Amino acid sequence: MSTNYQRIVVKLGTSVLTGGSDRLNSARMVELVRQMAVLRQAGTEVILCTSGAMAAGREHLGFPALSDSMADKQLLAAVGQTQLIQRWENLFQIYGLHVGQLLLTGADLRDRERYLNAQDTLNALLSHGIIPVVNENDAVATTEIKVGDNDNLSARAALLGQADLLVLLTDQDGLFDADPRSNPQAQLIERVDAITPQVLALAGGSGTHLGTGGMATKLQAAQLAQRAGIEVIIAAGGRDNVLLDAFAKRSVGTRVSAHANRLESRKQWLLAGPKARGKLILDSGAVNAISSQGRSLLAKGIIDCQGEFERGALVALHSETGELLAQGLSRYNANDITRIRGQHSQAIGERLGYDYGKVVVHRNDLVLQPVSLAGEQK
Ligand SMILES: Nc1ncnc2c1ncn2[C@@H]1O[C@H](COP(=O)(O)OP(=O)(O)O)[C@@H](O)[C@H]1O
Ligand SMILES: N[C@@H](CCC(=O)OP(=O)(O)O)C(=O)O
Repeated sequence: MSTNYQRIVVKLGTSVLTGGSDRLNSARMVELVRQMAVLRQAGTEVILCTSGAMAAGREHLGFPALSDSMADKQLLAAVGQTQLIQRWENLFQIYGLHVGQLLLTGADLRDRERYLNAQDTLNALLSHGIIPVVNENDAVATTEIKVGDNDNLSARAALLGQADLLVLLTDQDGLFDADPRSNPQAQLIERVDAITPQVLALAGGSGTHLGTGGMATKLQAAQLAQRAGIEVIIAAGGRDNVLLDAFAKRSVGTRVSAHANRLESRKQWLLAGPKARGKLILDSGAVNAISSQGRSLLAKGIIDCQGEFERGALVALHSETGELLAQGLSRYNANDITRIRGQHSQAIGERLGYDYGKVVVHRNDLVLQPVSLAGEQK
């Protein structure tokens, strides 16, 4: 089995782990562990992103009558996560492997220092042959700090771990041209190269009560991974040898091709969605230079600078009509930009009495926004 995948992330949705029932399905889990162990023994590093904490909590507590509130979901996840991680440890032990648990929130991934810490832990686990098992830290994650769904979390884990392949396993064979749950005639799409608004529009919501996001979040995850140069496969977790087939590039599910150029690691962190400290409003020339020509942002194209920020801060670049175009690291602080906006690069030194170079946001420090789901809030 020789392919060029060195490191893969396997995401298992609640739908896969329960096999559509209201309990974790041990037979299903052991079969997937067997396949991950085969890959591990062949030298591939495997990161598991597992859902199912809430389902496990509900099962462990004997299906209590709880509300849909955040607090009750957090209760289920807090109880269930211990059950879930024990299950994974016991199953991987059959193959002489240990697991290490990484519970993350969106806030951990947006903060540069915490991101690098999590990356170190991930690498340390992998270098000792331990399987990192990642889930959202649901018990403490409020709406503001959450990633929110494990599809997006797994794509972020793939960026964090600089993986080559992300396999999203679910209860359908892949992406269909309509939700197969309500359209039995729907056709499987075997390959996606560009995740256009038309492709995003095919995706519907979750099929299970405890799952989150459905196909829409899988496509968001695929889009993020694709932009970072990571291939994605969306396939059915219950299909025989699904992981081994995906790994060996045999035809399975929907394969989303990776963009050719892998982003360097700082840009990968920018894709994790850190919070911008300020906002720059660009004129149409700058919008074009950034969005279509892959150029750096010059002071000349900046109409307005909003917010207080230091040199090196992350800023959001917007068009005059308010569209978010990109995020990038600013080489000048907010006061400086207010003084040099609209000016030619040669005038920067004159205006400020010093200069840090002619660009305000260098193209190497900038990532463009992807196309978004219809109606999604930015
Ligand atoms: N175009 C589509 N193709 C395939 N599945 C879709 C599509 N649109 C919506 N879905 C739904 O997405 C569900 C899988 O997402 P979800 O329930 O969140 O599973 P998981 O727990 O694996 O993340 C499927 O059961 C299906 O009903
Ligand atoms: N973190 C949650 C799962 C969230 C989630 O995205 O679920 P799913 O759509 O089944 O992958 C849990 O462990 O229950």
